[in-house]
Amino acid sequence: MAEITLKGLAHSYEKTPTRVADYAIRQMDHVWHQGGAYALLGPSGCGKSTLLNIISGLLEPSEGEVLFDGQRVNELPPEERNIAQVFQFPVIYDTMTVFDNLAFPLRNMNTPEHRVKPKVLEVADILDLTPLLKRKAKNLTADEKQKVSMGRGLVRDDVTAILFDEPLTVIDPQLKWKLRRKLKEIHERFNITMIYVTHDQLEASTFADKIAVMYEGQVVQFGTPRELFERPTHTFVGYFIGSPGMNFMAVEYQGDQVMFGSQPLPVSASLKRAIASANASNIKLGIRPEFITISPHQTTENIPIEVASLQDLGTHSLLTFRLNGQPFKARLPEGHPPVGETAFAHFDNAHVALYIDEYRVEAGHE
Ligand SMILES: Nc1ncnc2c1ncn2[C@@H]1O[C@H](COP(=O)(O)OP(=O)(O)OP(=O)(O)O)[C@@H](O)[C@H]1O
Repeated sequence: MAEITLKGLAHSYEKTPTRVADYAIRQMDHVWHQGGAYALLGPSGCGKSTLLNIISGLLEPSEGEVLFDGQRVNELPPEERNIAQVFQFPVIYDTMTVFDNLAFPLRNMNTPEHRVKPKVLEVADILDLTPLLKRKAKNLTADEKQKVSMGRGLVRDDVTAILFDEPLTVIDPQLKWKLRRKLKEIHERFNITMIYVTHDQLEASTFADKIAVMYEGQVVQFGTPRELFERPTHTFVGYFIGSPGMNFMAVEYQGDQVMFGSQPLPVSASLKRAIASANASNIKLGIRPEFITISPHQTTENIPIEVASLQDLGTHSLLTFRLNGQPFKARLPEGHPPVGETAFAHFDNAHVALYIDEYRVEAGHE
């Protein structure tokens, strides 16, 4: 069993880091609970692999602690951490058979041969590798090889967590969903903590119960896929999650109005109060494309927009428009009437979120 705690963790690849930007991982505290199916999601370079390598012990953090069930493991080498890591590219021995590859971690720990065979057969069965057991690994396809890599993590009874670093990168798109489902099955069957690194939100939300979104070396939100969509706590999460992401407007309070450039916005009274009393210059409003409605008629609740393009996506259309010179996206339901040159946008106030210095602030709705 392992609950993995990261305490005051930070890492810099520089010998003498001086600026925040010198850190691949910026000061963070985080807990991965025992048995969870987690994803670590973020863009290239945000620090995902660095964080995984710190957890598995391939990399020693420059600051802070890694605790397994409350015990500091910073000094423990990877082989003593009971953690398996599956990389982008399969790590297997090409000249060995699939059986011997799967048996390798057990034999390496001097497990008696009568216990090796049943375990290998069990894991091969779960991963649909039984018909391939006698084949040399070099003759396998990329997805079969990656399944063998995963199997090598699963055969060990002492493994309490498996870390997957973009494991489906080399897999054909049509096989990806199959392997993802397999991983989910394995998670349900074994009581293992799984952390799955990806930059693909679909992969993250189909695999994980909870997703940690990383941005510039920090976990900016840890939540269910639904929470990330409905209540992004950081502007980056709003922008990164969703297809397309959230629209943002930099606003200011001027003469009893909330202004987006020269455009007054008809926001709720509570939002107006929150903006009026915010002691900050970086104030943004966020709204998802799903909560913007478009009308050909002006009311007191909507604002004039400049229509740029309309894209038919089958189940819905995506309208691109400009407001105050900035592009916005609105998702229009199937069967929406055509949008003419004169159009007005209504932002559903219940779904307009306030961000101060990039973090969400609750303003209430009235
Ligand atoms: N060995 C290294 N030496 C120096 N800098 C490194 C090293 N490995 C990573 N970095 C830097 O640390 C930062 C985080 O990189 P990391 O590989 O952890 O990100 P990532 O989110 O996994 O990206 P990707 O998805 O592209 O692998 C990046 O700025 C990267 O250039």
